[in-house]
Amino acid sequence: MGVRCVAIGSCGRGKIDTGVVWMAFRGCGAAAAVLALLSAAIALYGPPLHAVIQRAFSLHKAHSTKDMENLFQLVRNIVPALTSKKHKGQDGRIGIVGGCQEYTGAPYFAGISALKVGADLTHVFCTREAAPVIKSYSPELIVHPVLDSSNALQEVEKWLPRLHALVVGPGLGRDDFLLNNVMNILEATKARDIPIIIDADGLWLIAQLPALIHGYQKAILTPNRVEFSRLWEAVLTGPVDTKDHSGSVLKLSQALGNITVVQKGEHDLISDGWQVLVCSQEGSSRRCGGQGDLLSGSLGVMAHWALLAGREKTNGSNPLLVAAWGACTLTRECNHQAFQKYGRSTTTTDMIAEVGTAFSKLFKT
Ligand SMILES: NC(=O)C1=CN([C@@H]2O[C@H](COP(=O)(O)OP(=O)(O)OC[C@H]3O[C@@H](n4cnc5c(N)ncnc54)[C@H](O)[C@@H]3O)[C@@H](O)[C@H]2O)[C@@H](O)CC1
Ligand SMILES: Nc1ncnc2c1ncn2[C@@H]1O[C@H](COP(=O)(O)OP(=O)(O)OP(=O)(O)O)[C@@H](O)[C@H]1O
Ligand SMILES: [Mg+2]
Repeated sequence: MGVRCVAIGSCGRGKIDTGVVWMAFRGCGAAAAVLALLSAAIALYGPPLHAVIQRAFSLHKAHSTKDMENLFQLVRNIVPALTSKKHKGQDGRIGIVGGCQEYTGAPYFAGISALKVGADLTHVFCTREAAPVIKSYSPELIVHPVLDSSNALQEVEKWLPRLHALVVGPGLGRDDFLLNNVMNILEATKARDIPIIIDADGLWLIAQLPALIHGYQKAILTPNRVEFSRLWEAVLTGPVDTKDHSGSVLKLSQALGNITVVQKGEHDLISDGWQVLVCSQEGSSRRCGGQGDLLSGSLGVMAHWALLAGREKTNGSNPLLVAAWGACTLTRECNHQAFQKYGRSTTTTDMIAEVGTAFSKLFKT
């Protein structure tokens, strides 16, 4: 049965809001009628029934043009206006935790992407020896060589009150001492209710200690396929269902306490354990390293914008789902545009140079 459906938004009890629940059924006759009734019931009776139905019928792709246009509009709604009344920092102060001896490119890519998307300030917290290297890539990043010091937590905590979001993991490495410091930083960040995006080696840490992030509603995990499997093995039994990608991402999010999970791949699947959004924006076949860092940095700033805008601006939808869909769409469009110019030689630096035009094309209001 070819049921394709995307639901986005939460539903007030006893009130159907067609603006927040979209369903697209294709080629499934009587079964569609049954599902249509169930959809109406979802709208009437709210999230608990919603969850049950979603578990019973795993969600698939949203392809209708109207669904897509609605999603684009929700992203546009969260983008803050550029006005002369604002002060530096208001549109985003984003922290990146990562950067070690081996990996200096990843935290740079994440940090510069956050700035190019529209953050005002980016702080990179990295190891002592990585810092001069990262600084030399860009004068625009503020770089703190603190992550491998014995007082790393205190050093980062000085800045936490000023940060709007923290991206943890790009180029972090897997040294036990560093990971222990990051564990403490994560606890302190949660205590301040700051949104946290976790990628790369940050996901390695979460796979060792899922309780660190379980149930934290302002967390977004951005695993690639391999990182997804590691997380799955940490919190679920049996192999990942490779025939039901949407069902798998939904289950992983639920097993982690309904935190937002973005599974990157040919199509990006985004779930908070209630809904699954699909991002199929055209990219290219070029898979150079660093694209995930562009995504995590962009998502840092968009998560902040989305939470600031709130559900009012996202038509009742989970703001983090909207932010994640926006960041995935942007990353893929950057890839597409760069590939048009450079083909096989496209690198992440070329993609980052496209952020401005890609953003205007997709989200300019
Ligand atoms: N220039 C840089 O400094 C870069 C550093 N990076 C950092 O490198 C560190 C290790 O990251 P890795 O991504 O290598 O993580 P892992 O060491 O966990 O390796 C994952 C492996 O899975 C492979 N893989 C990814 N997607 C796959 C798929 N769909 N199917 C099959 N295999 C797949 C990758 O090629 C990689 O070899 C992280 O700290 C990361 O941030 C990367 O972000 C790339 C750029
Ligand atoms: N097969 C694919 N086709 C199109 N886009 C893809 C494909 N795989 C990944 N992407 C896109 O590339 C971006 C980064 O995903 P990717 O899987 O490369 O992350 P990653 O492995 O963590 O990258 P990194 O090298 O930065 O660690 C995502 O926005 C995703 O949509
Ligand atoms: Mg990665």
